Parts: sequence; C-alpha cells; structure tokens
Amino acid sequence: MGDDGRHHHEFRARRVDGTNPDGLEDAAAQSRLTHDRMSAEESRLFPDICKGDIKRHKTFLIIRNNILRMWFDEPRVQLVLEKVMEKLNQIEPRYAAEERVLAGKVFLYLERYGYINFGVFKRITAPLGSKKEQPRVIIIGAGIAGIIAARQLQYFGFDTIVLEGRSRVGGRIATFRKNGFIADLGAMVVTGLGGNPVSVLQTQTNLDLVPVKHKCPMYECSQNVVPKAKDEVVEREFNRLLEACSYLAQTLDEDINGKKQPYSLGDILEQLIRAQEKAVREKYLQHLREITKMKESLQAMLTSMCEARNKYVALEKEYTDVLHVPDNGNILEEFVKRDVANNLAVAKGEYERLEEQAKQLREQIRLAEENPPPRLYLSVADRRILDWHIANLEFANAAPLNCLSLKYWDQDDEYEFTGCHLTVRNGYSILPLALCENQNIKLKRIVKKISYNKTGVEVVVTNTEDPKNEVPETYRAAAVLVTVPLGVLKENVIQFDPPLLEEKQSAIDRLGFGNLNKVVLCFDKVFWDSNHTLFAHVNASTSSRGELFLFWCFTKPPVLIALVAGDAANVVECATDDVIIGRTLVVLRNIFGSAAVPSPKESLVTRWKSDPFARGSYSYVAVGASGDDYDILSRPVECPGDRVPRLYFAGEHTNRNYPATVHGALLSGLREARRIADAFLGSIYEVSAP
Ligand SMILES: Cc1cc2nc3c(=O)[nH]c(=O)nc-3n(C[C@H](O)[C@H](O)[C@H](O)COP(=O)(O)OP(=O)(O)OC[C@H]3O[C@@H](n4cnc5c(N)ncnc54)[C@H](O)[C@@H]3O)c2cc1C
Repeated sequence: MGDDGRHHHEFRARRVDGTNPDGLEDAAAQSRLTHDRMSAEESRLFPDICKGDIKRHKTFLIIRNNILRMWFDEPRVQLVLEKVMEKLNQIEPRYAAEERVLAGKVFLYLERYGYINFGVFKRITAPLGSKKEQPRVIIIGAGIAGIIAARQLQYFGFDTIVLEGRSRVGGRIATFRKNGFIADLGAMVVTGLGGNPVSVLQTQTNLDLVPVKHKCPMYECSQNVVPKAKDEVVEREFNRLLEACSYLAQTLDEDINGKKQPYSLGDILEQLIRAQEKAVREKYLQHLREITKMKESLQAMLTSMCEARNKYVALEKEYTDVLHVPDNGNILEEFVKRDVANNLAVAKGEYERLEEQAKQLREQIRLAEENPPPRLYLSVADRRILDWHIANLEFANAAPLNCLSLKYWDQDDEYEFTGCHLTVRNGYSILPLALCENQNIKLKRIVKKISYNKTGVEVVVTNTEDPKNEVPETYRAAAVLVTVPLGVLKENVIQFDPPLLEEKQSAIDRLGFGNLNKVVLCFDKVFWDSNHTLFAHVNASTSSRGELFLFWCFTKPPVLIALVAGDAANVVECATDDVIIGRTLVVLRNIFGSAAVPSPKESLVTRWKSDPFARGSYSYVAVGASGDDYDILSRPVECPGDRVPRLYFAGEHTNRNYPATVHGALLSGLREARRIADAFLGSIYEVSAP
C-alpha cells in the first residue's frame, strides 16, 4: 500500500493527463498498457501479429486502443462488438474482412482479460462465452477479489456461489457507519487514479474521492509544532538513508560463508544510522584533535617568539653599545657596527615573522572553535522525527522495518500509479456493496475443508447463521477460487485435500502478513485545523514510534482516525478499548489542550490480527521472501492427469505488481476469472501462428 502523501516515490508510470488529442494514449496507459507496443501477454496471445509485418502490428494497436477508449468513454454501459465495429468503420472504412476478424478477437481478448466490461455496468447482451453448459465455480471470500471474480465469471456465463465466513461482504474493505459518522476501518486510500482500475469503479459507483492534502503539521508530544524547516531536514536525511539502503541492497553480498543470509531493511537502516553517528563523532573528535594541534603549534611558536625577542633585545643593547663607541675611523669597528645592525635587523624580522604567524594561527583557532562540526548525528528531537518517518514507512508496509526484506521490500515500486492519493469520503464499502448486487453470496459460511480431484471440488463449511446450531454443509462445483487472506492461509484453518504442494506452502510461510490498526473517534465538533487532511504526532521513543503517529480527518462529520503501526500495532491487540481510547485522548489533549478536546460520541478500535477472517492487515515481502512468492501463490493447482486446474487463488497476496492494495486484489480477481474462463470455456481469442 502507498504512503500518506507526506513523502512520495517518484512516479515512473506514464502520466494519464488527457494531453493527447484522440485519447488513445491515455486509454492504453489507463489500462496499464503502452499505446505503441504490444504487451508480453498480447505477443503471446497474438503470435502472428507480433511476428508479422509492421502494418498488422499497427492495426492491432489502433483497434485495441480504440476499444479501450470507447470503454473509458462510457464505463456504465456494456461495450458491445457491434458498437466497436461501427466505430472502427468510421475510423477506417477500408478495413477488410481480415481486420474485422482481428477486431473481434481483440475485443474478446480485452473482455476476457478484464480490460473492458468489468465492474458495475448495464448489460446489453447475453454472455459472450461459449455455448457449452456453464460449470459451477465456488468462490471463497466476499472481499474485493472474490466479488469481482464472481461477478466477472457470472458475466462470462458461469454459475457462481460465493461462500463468506463473516456476516458482511467487503473483507478488508470495512466501513464503520453510525449516527451519520463514517470511518474506514480497513482500506481508505486510493493511491493515484492513473492506471488504477478503481477509477472505472469510481465512475460506476459514485465513490466520493477527495485528494489527500500534502500539508501535514507535525506535533511533538507537547503542544509544540515541529518547525517545517527542521522536519524537512530530517525527512531529507531519512530519504538519504533509504537511498543508501537501496544501494546496499544491490551491492551487499547476501552469501555469507556459502549460506544465504538475507538482510532486513530495518537492520541495515539502523546500522547506517550507527555508522553515521560514529562518523559524526569521529569528525568531531578529529576537529578537537586539530584544535589541540594548532594550540600546541601556537605554544611552540610563542616559545620561539620569546627566544627571538630575547635575542632581538640583546642585539638591540649590543647595537646601542657599539653606537656609543667613538668613531675613530677604524674599519674593523665600522664592520662590527654594521654586522651588529645587520643581526639586529634579521632578529627583528624573525620576531615579526613569528608574530604574524602566531596572529594567523590564533585566528585559525578562533574560527575553528567558533565553527565546530556537529557533536551528534541526530539530537534527541531529530531522532524522534526520524522515528516518525520510519513509523510512516512501517505503516505503508504494515510491518516493522526489521521484518522487511532489504532487497525486495519495494519490488512493486515501479508499478506505482500516477496522480495524487485520494480518500473515500463516503466510505469504501460502497464498492463491494455495489459489486455484490445480483450475486449468489452465502454469508456466515466458514470454510473448513477443500477437497479437489479430477472430477471437481468439494467444499465443507460451517454454517453459523444460527450460532446455537452451527451445522456443516457441503458444496460441490467444477472449480474453486480461494481468496481468503494470506494470514488465514498461514494459520492452516482451511484443510486442503490433497495438501498444497511444498512450493506453495513454503511461499505461504515465507511471505509476510503484517498488522496495522486504527482508532476511530467521532466528535460533535471539529477542534483540529480543518484545513488539513492529516496531522502527525511524534512519539517520545523509538519503541513507541508507531503509536497513534498519524491522524486522518477528511469526512464531513467530525471523525478522527488515528493509525497504530509497526510494533505498536500488535500491542493494541492485547489492550482494552478503554486503555487505547484513553491514551488517544491524552495525546489529543496534549496537542490541542484539555479544554478543547471533548469526549467522543462514538469510538472504535480495530484489531486486525485477532480477527479470525483476516489474521492481520496485508502482505509484505519478508526477509527471505521475494516477488516470486506472489507468483507462486497465484498459481492454480492441477490434479495429475486432469485437463484443467480445479483450485485457483486470488487476493492481494497473489498480485506481484500490486500487492497489499484494493486495486491489487481487484486485478487478481479479474485475472483468475479469466484463467477459469480460459480453462473451462477455451481461449476463444487465440490466433494460431502462421
Ligand atoms: C487496516 C488496513 C488498511 C488498509 N489500507 C489500504 C488502503 O488505504 N488502500 C488500499 O488500496 N488497500 C489498503 N488495505 C489493503 C486492502 O484492504 C486489501 O489489500 C484488500 O481489501 C484485500 O482484498 P482481498 O479480496 O484480497 O481480501 P479480503 O478483503 O480479506 O477478502 C477475503 C475474504 O475471505 C473471507 N474469509 C476468510 N477466511 C474465510 C473462511 N475460512 N471461510 C470463508 N470466508 C473466509 C474474509 O471474511 C474476507 O471477506 C488496507 C488493509 C487494512 C487491513
């Protein structure tokens, strides 16, 4: 998941800004495709076009980009092939039968892959799939991945049933609504709309998105506001440290004595901080040593000056004496006189030279003493601010930095969407609720066992509709799509028969599943600065850095959402609501004054780790894991000798490029719906190579 808007990764994806006049480039970029190049997936699906002449290649891209643009023009209505053909006819009336066939295939490909006709849109035609009898697919979990997959499969003509353990849909999209107050307890931020499939769903469902304002005042434990300049200096230092970590991630040899020894981001960051502290101390000591040396030189110089002065005084006396000797024209006496005068001039010159040198050295000592290098790398106050930035990163990754893989923690960075981060003012749950319409969803069905073989799948659940009489139920289908969170897979609460292969099980064990909690406080009036969407709270110690470190306030009714990240997120799991809410009010009263902060009208504390249907917040690349593990988790499972896989996996933890996010979960659902359709309906769009 992304950051809070305080510090930003560089956007590397193409900006979707509507500057190209025909909108084709934007349409491709919005679909995470390049307008003038076939993707790897397209090259695989259309080998004859990919290897064929440039003209065919161009035709493919024109058709593809135009279809995408037509979809983005009106995503509330199903885009049908007839309309596409009509449009293409206007653009290029000379298209021959060959191009028309191609257009049909491109259309089916875009639809099957979830580039068009996904989400909540008005249906115009019957399903476009094959005419064969449609098989049944069981989807486990009514989170965003499960619901979009079910919806898509239903659109393709499958008979779907969603089994959900909770009494509500949405999974980790969960909105608290009471007495007009709204607060998102799970996902809350849309990390840019450029390239994001959520932008289509926004249009379809009227999600009210508001940009996160970048300005974020930072309060110390007391009422003091951290000066902006100070915050900026420490933030720059934090980014410098991260850059150094990134450099070390590329260069550090993880092979120690022939044994793989992966590093964590946190360990290396702390080592760098310690190295900087040592370097700064070293530099300061060196400075003191240099001053001592200069002072010793000055001392030696003063001794020499003293000697020179004695010599000079003695010569002066000698000279006065020789001057008093009467001039009797004796050449020798004249010679002695001149010799003494000469020596006197030399001695005087030597004394003056030393005097000048001593003056310069004194000046050097003064300057050095007045401009010492810093004694410390970070003052106590600086370290607290740095810890705040670390907590912010721990929030984004839902894990303490010492759990994150140094090498791969940011492996998905290059897929970051463009545009500012936004929050959902009317509550994110609007999205899953809209997607659930006309879906066959069974709530309060806790899946206990999944058996699969060449004939199909069997899913055993506990029906908890009546808590006094929980009954087992069995569902059968041709295939099953498992979208339960990684945390649930890690707990082995679902028994797989036959058990999952070692490769998948070890990827489940390796990938991390973090924690992040929120404290929601609803008030009858605003007492914070309503010009800001966020304000930061700097904790007193490194160990408590993630505790209530950031407050969000963006809904109309006065609601504050405080974040608890890093190690502090797990502390929340074992404390009572009274303790946590009391602690949050103390923090707020320290910042705004006791009189200003009333008692909340409503309050709530999340405990995602203790939630049996989540077991944490979202996935991260743990020490020892890598992006490959997301791919392994996404692979379907085939029974030996079977024609199609029966067991499929979706969810944020199966999306290598977009993990830990709503859009990642959404894209994984679209991906698996396509995979199941390909397996059971056939790959209708494939063009055989010439
Ligand atoms: C606190 C928090 C903040 C977040 N913030 C953001 C954010 O700002 N932006 C963002 O993009 N993402 C954010 N995320 C991540 C985002 O919410 C998830 O990545 C996404 O919602 C996951 O969707 P999913 O369908 O993969 O899983 P889920 O939504 O977890 O769906 C899985 C479903 O499976 C069900 N289930 C579990 N076990 C069983 C069982 N045994 N039987 C039957 N059903 C079962 C669950 O009840 C659940 O409904 C946040 C998550 C959390 C927890």
